[in-house]
Amino acid sequence: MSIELSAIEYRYRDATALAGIDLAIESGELLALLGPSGCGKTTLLRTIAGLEFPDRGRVRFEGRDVTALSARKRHVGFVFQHYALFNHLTVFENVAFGLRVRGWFRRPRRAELERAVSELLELVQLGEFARRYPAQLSGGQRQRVALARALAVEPQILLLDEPFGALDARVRADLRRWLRGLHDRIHVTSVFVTHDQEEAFELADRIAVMNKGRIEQIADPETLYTHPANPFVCRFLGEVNELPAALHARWTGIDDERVVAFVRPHDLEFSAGEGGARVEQVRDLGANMRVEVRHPALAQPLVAVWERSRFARSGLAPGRSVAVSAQRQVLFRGDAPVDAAERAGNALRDILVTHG
Ligand SMILES: Nc1ncnc2c1ncn2[C@@H]1O[C@H](COP(=O)(O)OP(=O)(O)OP(=O)(O)O)[C@@H](O)[C@H]1O
Repeated sequence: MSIELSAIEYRYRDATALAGIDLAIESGELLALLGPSGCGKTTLLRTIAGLEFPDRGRVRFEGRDVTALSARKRHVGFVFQHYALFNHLTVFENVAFGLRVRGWFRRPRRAELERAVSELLELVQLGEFARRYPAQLSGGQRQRVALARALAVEPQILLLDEPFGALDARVRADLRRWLRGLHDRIHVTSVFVTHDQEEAFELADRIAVMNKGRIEQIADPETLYTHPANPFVCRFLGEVNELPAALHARWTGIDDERVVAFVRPHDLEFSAGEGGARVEQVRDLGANMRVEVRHPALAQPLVAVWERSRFARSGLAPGRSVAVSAQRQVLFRGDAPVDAAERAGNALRDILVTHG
Protein backbone atom coordinates (compact mmCIF):
# COMPACT_ATOMS: atom_id res chain seq x y z
CA MET A 1 0.00 0.00 0.00
CA SER A 2 1.43 3.40 -0.97
CA ILE A 3 1.71 6.33 1.44
CA GLU A 4 1.52 9.99 0.42
CA LEU A 5 2.18 12.83 2.80
CA SER A 6 1.53 16.36 1.60
CA ALA A 7 2.48 19.62 3.30
CA ILE A 8 2.46 18.06 6.78
CA GLU A 9 3.01 20.52 9.65
CA TYR A 10 3.08 19.64 13.31
CA ARG A 11 3.77 21.84 16.33
CA TYR A 12 4.20 20.83 19.93
CA ARG A 13 3.49 23.69 22.30
CA ASP A 14 6.96 25.21 22.08
CA ALA A 15 8.57 23.35 19.18
CA THR A 16 7.87 22.96 15.49
CA ALA A 17 8.45 19.25 14.90
CA LEU A 18 7.38 19.08 11.23
CA ALA A 19 7.68 22.15 9.02
CA GLY A 20 6.12 21.10 5.72
CA ILE A 21 6.76 17.48 4.74
CA ASP A 22 6.00 16.11 1.28
CA LEU A 23 6.78 12.46 0.85
CA ALA A 24 5.56 9.67 -1.43
CA ILE A 25 6.37 6.09 -0.44
CA GLU A 26 5.70 3.38 -2.98
CA SER A 27 3.84 0.20 -2.23
CA GLY A 28 6.27 -2.48 -1.02
CA GLU A 29 9.08 -0.01 -0.47
CA LEU A 30 11.37 0.02 2.58
CA LEU A 31 12.07 3.66 3.42
CA ALA A 32 14.36 4.98 6.16
CA LEU A 33 13.84 8.29 7.95
CA LEU A 34 17.36 9.36 8.87
CA GLY A 35 18.41 12.47 10.76
CA PRO A 36 19.92 13.90 13.93
CA SER A 37 18.18 13.79 17.29
CA GLY A 38 15.12 16.06 17.45
CA CYS A 39 14.71 16.50 13.67
CA GLY A 40 11.15 15.12 13.74
CA LYS A 41 11.55 11.48 12.67
CA THR A 42 9.43 9.97 15.41
CA THR A 43 6.73 12.62 15.05
CA LEU A 44 6.54 11.89 11.33
CA LEU A 45 6.28 8.15 11.94
CA ARG A 46 3.54 8.69 14.54
CA THR A 47 1.71 10.92 12.08
CA ILE A 48 1.72 8.10 9.53
CA ALA A 49 0.51 5.69 12.23
CA GLY A 50 -2.38 7.92 13.32
CA LEU A 51 -0.91 8.39 16.81
CA GLU A 52 -0.46 12.13 16.11
CA PHE A 53 -2.68 14.32 13.95
CA PRO A 54 -1.00 17.05 11.90
CA ASP A 55 -1.95 20.73 12.25
CA ARG A 56 -1.89 21.01 8.47
CA GLY A 57 -1.49 18.68 5.50
CA ARG A 58 -2.92 15.34 4.44
CA VAL A 59 -1.98 11.68 4.89
CA ARG A 60 -3.14 9.29 2.16
CA PHE A 61 -2.88 5.52 1.91
CA GLU A 62 -3.20 4.26 -1.66
CA GLY A 63 -4.84 7.57 -2.59
CA ARG A 64 -7.40 7.39 0.24
CA ASP A 65 -7.38 10.28 2.72
CA VAL A 66 -6.77 8.81 6.20
CA THR A 67 -5.76 12.07 7.92
CA ALA A 68 -8.66 11.94 10.38
CA LEU A 69 -8.59 8.16 10.96
CA SER A 70 -7.42 6.75 14.30
CA ALA A 71 -4.46 4.37 14.53
CA ARG A 72 -6.80 1.37 14.94
CA LYS A 73 -8.55 2.13 11.68
CA ARG A 74 -5.36 2.66 9.71
CA HIS A 75 -4.29 -0.95 10.04
CA VAL A 76 -0.58 -0.39 10.55
CA GLY A 77 1.90 -2.56 12.45
CA PHE A 78 4.22 -0.79 14.89
CA VAL A 79 7.54 -1.83 16.42
CA PHE A 80 9.17 0.43 19.00
CA GLN A 81 12.69 0.67 20.31
CA HIS A 82 11.72 -0.90 23.62
CA TYR A 83 10.11 -4.15 22.81
CA ALA A 84 6.92 -3.58 24.86
CA LEU A 85 6.16 -7.31 25.10
CA PHE A 86 3.77 -8.71 27.70
CA ASN A 87 6.10 -10.29 30.24
CA HIS A 88 3.45 -12.58 31.73
CA LEU A 89 2.65 -14.11 28.33
CA THR A 90 4.71 -16.66 26.42
CA VAL A 91 6.26 -15.84 23.07
CA PHE A 92 3.38 -17.69 21.41
CA GLU A 93 0.73 -15.74 23.35
CA ASN A 94 2.48 -12.44 22.69
CA VAL A 95 2.26 -13.04 18.96
CA ALA A 96 -1.29 -14.41 19.21
CA PHE A 97 -2.44 -11.36 21.18
CA GLY A 98 -3.17 -9.19 18.16
CA LEU A 99 -5.30 -11.93 16.64
CA ARG A 100 -7.24 -12.71 19.83
CA VAL A 101 -8.33 -9.12 20.39
CA ARG A 102 -9.87 -8.80 16.95
CA GLY A 103 -13.66 -8.44 16.69
CA TRP A 104 -15.36 -11.87 16.92
CA PHE A 105 -16.22 -11.94 13.22
CA ARG A 106 -12.54 -11.56 12.22
CA ARG A 107 -11.07 -13.63 15.01
CA PRO A 108 -9.48 -16.82 13.68
CA ARG A 109 -10.50 -20.24 14.97
CA ARG A 110 -8.12 -21.99 17.32
CA ALA A 111 -6.43 -24.27 14.80
CA GLU A 112 -6.10 -21.43 12.36
CA LEU A 113 -4.64 -19.16 15.04
CA GLU A 114 -2.08 -21.79 16.02
CA ARG A 115 -1.07 -22.23 12.43
CA ALA A 116 -0.77 -18.46 11.85
CA VAL A 117 1.32 -17.90 14.97
CA SER A 118 3.58 -20.87 14.23
CA GLU A 119 4.16 -19.59 10.72
CA LEU A 120 5.08 -16.16 12.04
CA LEU A 121 7.46 -17.63 14.61
CA GLU A 122 9.14 -19.62 11.84
CA LEU A 123 9.37 -16.45 9.77
CA VAL A 124 11.26 -14.67 12.56
CA GLN A 125 13.21 -17.87 13.31
CA LEU A 126 11.85 -18.36 16.80
CA GLY A 127 9.80 -21.52 16.31
CA GLU A 128 11.56 -23.35 19.11
CA PHE A 129 11.05 -20.49 21.57
CA ALA A 130 7.24 -20.47 21.49
CA ARG A 131 6.83 -21.58 25.11
CA ARG A 132 9.40 -19.23 26.59
CA TYR A 133 8.67 -15.95 28.36
CA PRO A 134 10.23 -12.64 27.20
CA ALA A 135 12.58 -12.59 30.22
CA GLN A 136 14.14 -15.83 28.91
CA LEU A 137 15.11 -14.28 25.56
CA SER A 138 17.98 -12.10 24.37
CA GLY A 139 17.31 -8.51 23.29
CA GLY A 140 17.53 -9.42 19.62
CA GLN A 141 15.11 -12.32 20.07
CA ARG A 142 12.62 -10.12 21.92
CA GLN A 143 12.73 -7.60 19.10
CA ARG A 144 11.95 -10.38 16.63
CA VAL A 145 8.96 -11.38 18.76
CA ALA A 146 7.79 -7.75 18.66
CA LEU A 147 8.09 -7.83 14.90
CA ALA A 148 6.16 -11.10 14.63
CA ARG A 149 3.44 -9.59 16.83
CA ALA A 150 3.23 -6.51 14.62
CA LEU A 151 2.98 -8.72 11.53
CA ALA A 152 0.32 -11.01 13.06
CA VAL A 153 -2.55 -8.71 12.14
CA GLU A 154 -1.34 -8.63 8.52
CA PRO A 155 -0.76 -4.87 8.47
CA GLN A 156 -0.71 -3.06 5.16
CA ILE A 157 2.05 -0.86 6.50
CA LEU A 158 4.84 -1.60 8.96
CA LEU A 159 6.34 1.24 11.01
CA LEU A 160 9.54 0.74 12.99
CA ASP A 161 10.90 3.32 15.42
CA GLU A 162 14.62 2.67 16.06
CA PRO A 163 13.75 -1.03 16.32
CA PHE A 164 17.33 -2.07 17.08
CA GLY A 165 18.32 1.01 19.04
CA ALA A 166 18.63 -0.73 22.38
CA LEU A 167 20.83 -3.57 21.10
CA ASP A 168 24.60 -3.83 20.87
CA ALA A 169 26.39 -3.23 17.58
CA ARG A 170 26.90 -6.88 16.55
CA VAL A 171 23.29 -7.90 17.18
CA ARG A 172 22.08 -4.76 15.42
CA ALA A 173 24.09 -5.59 12.31
CA ASP A 174 22.78 -9.18 12.27
CA LEU A 175 19.19 -8.10 12.79
CA ARG A 176 19.18 -5.51 10.07
CA ARG A 177 20.43 -8.03 7.52
CA TRP A 178 17.76 -10.38 8.71
CA LEU A 179 15.07 -7.67 8.47
CA ARG A 180 16.13 -6.82 4.92
CA GLY A 181 15.81 -10.50 3.98
CA LEU A 182 12.39 -10.66 5.61
CA HIS A 183 11.21 -7.59 3.75
CA ASP A 184 12.39 -9.06 0.46
CA ARG A 185 10.08 -11.99 1.13
CA ILE A 186 6.96 -10.26 2.44
CA HIS A 187 7.15 -6.85 0.72
CA VAL A 188 5.05 -4.95 3.19
CA THR A 189 5.43 -1.15 2.78
CA SER A 190 7.76 -0.25 5.64
CA VAL A 191 9.07 2.96 7.16
CA PHE A 192 11.76 2.85 9.79
CA VAL A 193 13.36 5.56 11.86
CA THR A 194 17.06 5.60 12.57
CA HIS A 195 19.82 8.06 13.33
CA ASP A 196 22.41 5.50 12.22
CA GLN A 197 23.59 6.14 8.68
CA GLU A 198 25.05 2.66 8.24
CA GLU A 199 21.78 1.06 9.25
CA ALA A 200 19.80 3.22 6.82
CA PHE A 201 22.20 2.43 3.97
CA GLU A 202 22.20 -1.29 4.53
CA LEU A 203 18.46 -1.67 4.96
CA ALA A 204 16.57 0.86 2.94
CA ASP A 205 15.50 1.11 -0.70
CA ARG A 206 15.40 4.87 -0.25
CA ILE A 207 16.40 7.22 2.54
CA ALA A 208 14.77 10.51 3.54
CA VAL A 209 17.36 12.67 5.29
CA MET A 210 15.62 15.00 7.76
CA ASN A 211 16.76 18.18 9.46
CA LYS A 212 14.75 20.56 11.63
CA GLY A 213 11.36 19.25 10.63
CA ARG A 214 12.08 19.16 6.90
CA ILE A 215 13.30 16.61 4.37
CA GLU A 216 16.65 17.71 2.98
CA GLN A 217 16.86 14.96 0.38
CA ILE A 218 15.18 11.72 -0.51
CA ALA A 219 17.02 9.23 -2.69
CA ASP A 220 18.46 5.73 -2.90
CA PRO A 221 21.68 5.18 -0.90
CA GLU A 222 23.97 5.37 -3.93
CA THR A 223 22.56 8.71 -5.16
CA LEU A 224 22.57 10.13 -1.66
CA TYR A 225 26.22 9.26 -1.20
CA THR A 226 27.48 10.35 -4.61
CA HIS A 227 25.14 13.33 -5.16
CA PRO A 228 24.23 14.82 -1.80
CA ALA A 229 21.86 17.77 -2.32
CA ASN A 230 23.62 20.09 0.11
CA PRO A 231 26.42 20.29 2.70
CA PHE A 232 24.10 19.16 5.54
CA VAL A 233 23.37 15.84 3.82
CA CYS A 234 27.04 15.42 2.91
CA ARG A 235 28.19 16.02 6.50
CA PHE A 236 25.50 13.81 7.96
CA LEU A 237 26.51 10.77 5.90
CA GLY A 238 29.80 10.23 7.72
CA GLU A 239 33.17 11.86 8.19
CA VAL A 240 34.14 14.28 5.42
CA ASN A 241 36.98 16.77 4.76
CA GLU A 242 36.05 20.29 3.69
CA LEU A 243 38.68 21.93 1.49
CA PRO A 244 38.56 25.62 0.51
CA ALA A 245 39.24 26.67 -3.08
CA ALA A 246 42.83 27.66 -2.25
CA LEU A 247 43.51 23.97 -1.68
CA HIS A 248 41.41 22.23 -4.33
CA ALA A 249 41.48 24.68 -7.29
CA ARG A 250 44.65 23.05 -8.56
CA TRP A 251 42.96 19.75 -9.23
CA THR A 252 39.25 20.68 -9.61
CA GLY A 253 39.95 23.59 -11.96
CA ILE A 254 37.42 25.75 -10.08
CA ASP A 255 39.09 28.81 -8.68
CA ASP A 256 36.17 30.41 -6.89
CA GLU A 257 36.59 31.14 -3.21
CA ARG A 258 32.90 30.38 -2.54
CA VAL A 259 33.34 26.77 -3.69
CA VAL A 260 34.21 24.14 -1.07
CA ALA A 261 35.26 20.58 -1.97
CA PHE A 262 33.91 17.81 0.26
CA VAL A 263 36.16 14.75 0.20
CA ARG A 264 35.54 11.46 2.04
CA PRO A 265 38.51 10.08 4.00
CA HIS A 266 38.97 7.11 1.64
CA ASP A 267 39.01 9.44 -1.39
CA LEU A 268 41.70 11.75 -0.08
CA GLU A 269 45.20 11.39 -1.56
CA PHE A 270 48.47 12.45 0.05
CA SER A 271 51.57 12.13 -2.07
CA ALA A 272 55.07 12.65 -0.78
CA GLY A 273 56.54 15.98 -1.90
CA GLU A 274 56.31 19.66 -1.10
CA GLY A 275 52.64 20.61 -0.87
CA GLY A 276 52.58 22.77 2.24
CA ALA A 277 50.98 20.01 4.31
CA ARG A 278 52.60 17.69 6.83
CA VAL A 279 51.62 14.28 8.21
CA GLU A 280 50.80 14.80 11.85
CA GLN A 281 49.54 11.46 13.05
CA VAL A 282 49.02 7.90 11.84
CA ARG A 283 46.65 5.62 13.70
CA ASP A 284 46.11 1.91 13.25
CA LEU A 285 42.39 1.05 13.00
CA GLY A 286 42.89 -2.67 12.33
CA ALA A 287 41.72 -3.16 8.74
CA ASN A 288 42.51 0.46 7.89
CA MET A 289 45.01 3.18 8.73
CA ARG A 290 43.91 6.69 9.62
CA VAL A 291 46.28 9.45 8.48
CA GLU A 292 45.90 13.01 9.77
CA VAL A 293 47.58 15.81 7.88
CA ARG A 294 47.95 19.38 9.04
CA HIS A 295 47.72 22.19 6.49
CA PRO A 296 48.50 25.76 7.62
CA ALA A 297 45.38 27.10 5.84
CA LEU A 298 43.02 24.82 7.81
CA ALA A 299 41.94 24.82 11.45
CA GLN A 300 41.11 21.09 11.35
CA PRO A 301 43.47 18.34 10.21
CA LEU A 302 42.67 16.57 6.92
CA VAL A 303 41.79 12.93 7.47
CA ALA A 304 42.42 10.01 5.15
CA VAL A 305 41.41 6.43 5.92
CA TRP A 306 43.19 3.91 3.74
CA GLU A 307 43.53 0.15 3.61
CA ARG A 308 46.76 -1.07 5.16
CA SER A 309 48.32 -2.12 1.85
CA ARG A 310 47.62 1.25 0.27
CA PHE A 311 49.14 2.98 3.28
CA ALA A 312 52.22 0.76 3.14
CA ARG A 313 52.70 1.59 -0.56
CA SER A 314 52.44 5.33 0.14
CA GLY A 315 55.55 5.32 2.32
CA LEU A 316 54.06 8.04 4.54
CA ALA A 317 55.13 8.61 8.13
CA PRO A 318 54.60 11.35 10.71
CA GLY A 319 56.55 14.50 9.86
CA ARG A 320 56.62 13.92 6.07
CA SER A 321 55.68 16.81 3.76
CA VAL A 322 52.86 15.96 1.38
CA ALA A 323 50.76 17.35 -1.45
CA VAL A 324 46.99 16.91 -1.14
CA SER A 325 44.55 15.83 -3.85
CA ALA A 326 41.42 13.68 -4.17
CA GLN A 327 40.11 10.80 -6.25
CA ARG A 328 36.53 12.01 -5.85
CA GLN A 329 34.90 15.07 -4.40
CA VAL A 330 31.57 16.83 -4.22
CA LEU A 331 31.64 20.59 -4.75
CA PHE A 332 29.26 23.09 -3.18
CA ARG A 333 28.93 26.79 -3.77
CA GLY A 334 27.23 27.86 -0.55
CA ASP A 335 24.34 25.40 -0.21
CA ALA A 336 24.10 24.45 -3.90
CA PRO A 337 26.00 21.64 -5.62
CA VAL A 338 28.35 22.70 -8.43
CA ASP A 339 27.08 20.69 -11.35
CA ALA A 340 29.05 18.42 -13.65
CA ALA A 341 28.65 20.76 -16.67
CA GLU A 342 30.39 23.60 -14.88
CA ARG A 343 33.20 21.30 -13.79
CA ALA A 344 33.65 19.84 -17.26
CA GLY A 345 33.70 23.39 -18.69
CA ASN A 346 36.47 24.32 -16.31
CA ALA A 347 38.50 21.22 -17.04
CA LEU A 348 38.23 22.00 -20.75
CA ARG A 349 39.36 25.55 -20.17
CA ASP A 350 42.37 24.20 -18.26
CA ILE A 351 43.34 22.02 -21.19
CA LEU A 352 42.94 24.93 -23.61
CA VAL A 353 45.07 27.16 -21.41
CA THR A 354 47.73 24.48 -21.04
CA HIS A 355 47.87 23.49 -24.68
CA GLY A 356 46.79 26.73 -26.29
N1 LIG B 1 5.72 15.54 23.63
C1 LIG B 1 6.45 16.59 23.21
N2 LIG B 1 6.26 17.84 23.68
C2 LIG B 1 6.96 18.89 23.23
N3 LIG B 1 7.93 18.81 22.29
C3 LIG B 1 8.19 17.59 21.77
C4 LIG B 1 7.47 16.43 22.20
N4 LIG B 1 7.94 15.38 21.51
C5 LIG B 1 8.92 15.85 20.69
N5 LIG B 1 9.05 17.18 20.84
C6 LIG B 1 9.99 18.05 20.11
O1 LIG B 1 9.70 17.96 18.73
C7 LIG B 1 10.89 17.86 17.95
C8 LIG B 1 10.91 16.58 17.13
O2 LIG B 1 10.92 15.46 17.99
P1 LIG B 1 10.98 13.96 17.48
O3 LIG B 1 10.88 13.06 18.68
O4 LIG B 1 9.99 13.77 16.41
O5 LIG B 1 12.45 13.91 16.87
P2 LIG B 1 13.37 12.65 16.49
O6 LIG B 1 14.04 13.03 15.24
O7 LIG B 1 12.56 11.40 16.50
O8 LIG B 1 14.41 12.64 17.68
P3 LIG B 1 15.21 11.41 18.36
O9 LIG B 1 16.10 10.83 17.31
O10 LIG B 1 15.99 12.09 19.45
O11 LIG B 1 14.18 10.45 18.88
C9 LIG B 1 12.04 17.98 18.95
O12 LIG B 1 12.48 19.31 18.97
C10 LIG B 1 11.42 17.58 20.27
O13 LIG B 1 12.06 18.25 21.34
